[in-house]
Order: sequence, then structure tokens, then C-alpha cells
Amino acid sequence: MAWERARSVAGGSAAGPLPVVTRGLADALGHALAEPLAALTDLPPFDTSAMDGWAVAGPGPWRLRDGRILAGGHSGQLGAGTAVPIATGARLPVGATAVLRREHGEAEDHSGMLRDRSPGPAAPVPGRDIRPRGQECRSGEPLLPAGTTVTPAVLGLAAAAGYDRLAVHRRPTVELLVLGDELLEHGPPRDGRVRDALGPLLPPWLRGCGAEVTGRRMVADDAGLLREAVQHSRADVVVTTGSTAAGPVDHLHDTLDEMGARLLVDSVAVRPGHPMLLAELPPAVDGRTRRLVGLPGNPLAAVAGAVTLAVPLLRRLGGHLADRPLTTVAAAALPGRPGDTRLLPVLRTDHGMVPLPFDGPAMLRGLAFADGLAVVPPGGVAAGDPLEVLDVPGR
Ligand SMILES: Nc1nc2c(c(=O)[nH]1)N[C@H]1C(S)=C(S)[C@@H](COP(=O)(O)OP(=O)(O)OC[C@H]3O[C@@H](n4cnc5c(N)ncnc54)[C@H](O)[C@@H]3O)O[C@H]1N2
Ligand code: MOO
Repeated sequence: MAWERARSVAGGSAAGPLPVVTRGLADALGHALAEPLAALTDLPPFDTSAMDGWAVAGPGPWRLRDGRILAGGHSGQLGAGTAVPIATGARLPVGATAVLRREHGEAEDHSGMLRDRSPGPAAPVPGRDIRPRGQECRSGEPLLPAGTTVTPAVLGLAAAAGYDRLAVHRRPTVELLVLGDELLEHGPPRDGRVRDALGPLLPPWLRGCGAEVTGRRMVADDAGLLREAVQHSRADVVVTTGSTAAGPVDHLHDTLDEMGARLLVDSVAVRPGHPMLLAELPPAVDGRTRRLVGLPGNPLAAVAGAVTLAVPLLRRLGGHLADRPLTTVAAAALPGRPGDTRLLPVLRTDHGMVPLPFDGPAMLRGLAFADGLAVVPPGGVAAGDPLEVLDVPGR
């Protein structure tokens, strides 16, 4: 299957987003909004001083009034020709026409008068250094569309706009099954065995793509154990690593076949990562649809499988708007491979993207240095040509 098609099959294999749930702000991070975020208030909610200084009414000089107005405090009224000290963020008193910055005014102790020493026009322009009510939005105005990913900035905006809770889509649950008897969980590689690189790499990345990773475990190269692990997983998406090829202990295809799973993608024209697969599993006991993404064992091939199949599927299940592809420019030629798309670790430079060494399927050295994964079509990309770049884990 062509690489673009595999991505769209993965996204389209979910009938729609998971159900809507309500979450407190602190727990909504990473979810997608289930409805547009509409302001619950005008922003700013009142005419606000943008500077520390004095609220003034009309042209100066002004008679200084007793007291001061602080953010969150009482502001009252201001008569024509008078001024009162005011703090940044304080509500403007009724009758104020402008704010005179502290560094632009001179308060005379002996006369009780405030004079404007600012450079420029003699009288402060009405409205100067005031943030007027509703400048950013009006109550009820839509601020963000449904499907927006809740980032830290979205949390801040939602709080500013008056929200305590948000309606979001439930995040898809993922269980990661790491296959391979040769994998060690601690210490340096030894006795022909290697460290598991994907157990540490994938969960934080999948979380960053909107998944709730409910478990991660090692599964020995044994068909029975693999079948049991897949069958008993309660996750919306089971992600496996390794065992996708046709080696003597690669049991994934047979296991899926025996379980009656339906293969939606079985091998993709992409390097690295071509043996990746996507299957629909028999429904869970509660009737939920479950899917399995089989990532190849070679670590960079697994990452290629994740960007191709897992990310589009998880984003769709989580209700996220389609990611806007980042198109940039290639600073150097990126050779293609006839019949295949290549996914290559690239680095951002002032002149565009350059490929990194150590891009073999079994290597992570290039990826760990990379700003993104370049999508190189079969015909290759010439220096100076546009280049699509995918996000890499956690960048
Ligand atoms: N006869 C063929 N052999 C292979 C082909 C092929 O087309 N014909 N394709 C190669 C490609 S490409 C890949 S990719 C791998 C995919 O193999 P599997 O998905 O079955 O993965 P394994 O055989 O289990 O492991 C491959 C390789 O990766 C290492 N590995 C596995 N898991 C991890 C992990 N969690 N962390 C670090 N390294 C891992 C494993 O030790 C192997 O070295 O098949 C090729 N063979
Ligand atoms: O495609 Mo393999 O997936 O090159 O490492």
C-alpha cells in the first residue's frame, strides 16, 4: 500500500471520535475539544489599566485624589480634572479617560497636582494605556473550533474566558506490547541481547499524540502468550513492536489470523518500516471496537510505523482536527527510492532542512538529533524544493 494511502486508511479506520467526557482544566491537557470554546465573558471583562500610573479624567494638569486603585480592588468614580494612582490590571474608575504612565507623570507634593511630562502631545490621547472591555473578545464569541488540541495555551485561554471544566473527547487507551526474547530492560547489551529502546520511546510519544497509555509490557516470543496478551487487552488500540516480519519467531500475522482479526494495512511502501500493519480486532466484551498497530522491531522502522499508522488513528479517535502539514524547503538533495516513500531524520538550518547521518532502520542516533522526519517521495527531492516534515517524538 502506498504511504499516503496507509495514513488515510489508518485515520479513516475509526468511525469517529470517542465519546464526549467532561474534565477539570488540570485533567483536560492533551484532549481535543468536543465543542467550540466560546467565551463566557468579555475579555478584558472591564476597562482595565494597561500600566502602573494614574487614571486621569480629561486634560491635565489634574488634582490628585486620595487613595489608589489596585488590581482586584474597588475603583469607584473619577471627577473631571482629577487623577488617582492606579495599578496595571486594575478596573478603570468611571469617568477616567486615559492612564498616564508612572514614568510620564510628575506628582507635586506641595500643590497636590499631577502634571503630564510625557513626550508627545500635551494631553494624553483619550483611551491611551487602557485595555478596553471586550478588546480580545465578546461574551459568547467562539474562540477555538471543536477538535482543537488542549495545549497549555488553550488551558490558559479557557481559564481566562471563565471555564472550570471542558467538554472533550475521551482519549484512546493504548497498551504497548514489546515483543522479543532478545530484549533487556536494564544495563548494557550483553550475551547477544540488546536493550529495549521502544519501551522508553513510545509511551511518552503516544501520550503526546493524545493517547492514554494504560500499560506496557514485555511479551516473550511465544504464539500463545502473544495471543493471550492481545485477546485480554482492554485498550482501544494495542500497539505491538517486533514480530511483523516472517522470521522463525515472528508470530504476529498468525496470531491475528487465528483470532479472526481483519487486516486493514499489511505492509506499506515506505522505508524504513515497510512491514508495519494495522488490524481491526474482534470486538471487546463490551462491544467496543479494538485495533492493533503492529510496528516493526527495528527502532527507526517502528517510529516510521507510528507516524504512519498510530498517530493518524489516535488523533482521529481522540477527535483532534487534522494536523496541518509543515512544508518547508530542502537545503540539500534527498534522494528517493523507486516505489517507496522514505522517512528521513532531518535538521533545521538557516537554509532549510538537511538530512542527518545514522538514518538506518535499526538506528536512533539520527532521530535523537532531528527536528523532524522528512517525507521523501519515490522521485526524491532536489535542493531548494518544498519538503513535507513530520513531527518527531516530543520535539
Ligand atoms: N527476509 C526478510 N527479513 C526481513 C525483512 C524482509 O523484508 N525480509 N524486513 C526487515 C525489516 S525492513 C524489518 S524492519 C524487520 C522487521 O522485523 P520484525 O518486526 O519482525 O522485528 P524483529 O525481527 O522482532 O526485530 C527486528 C530487529 O529489531 C530489534 N528490536 C526489536 N524490538 C526492539 C526494541 N523494542 N528495541 C530495540 N530493538 C528492537 C531486534 O532485536 C532486531 O534486531 O525485519 C527485517 N527482516
Ligand atoms: O523497513 Mo525496515 O522497516 O527498513 O527497517
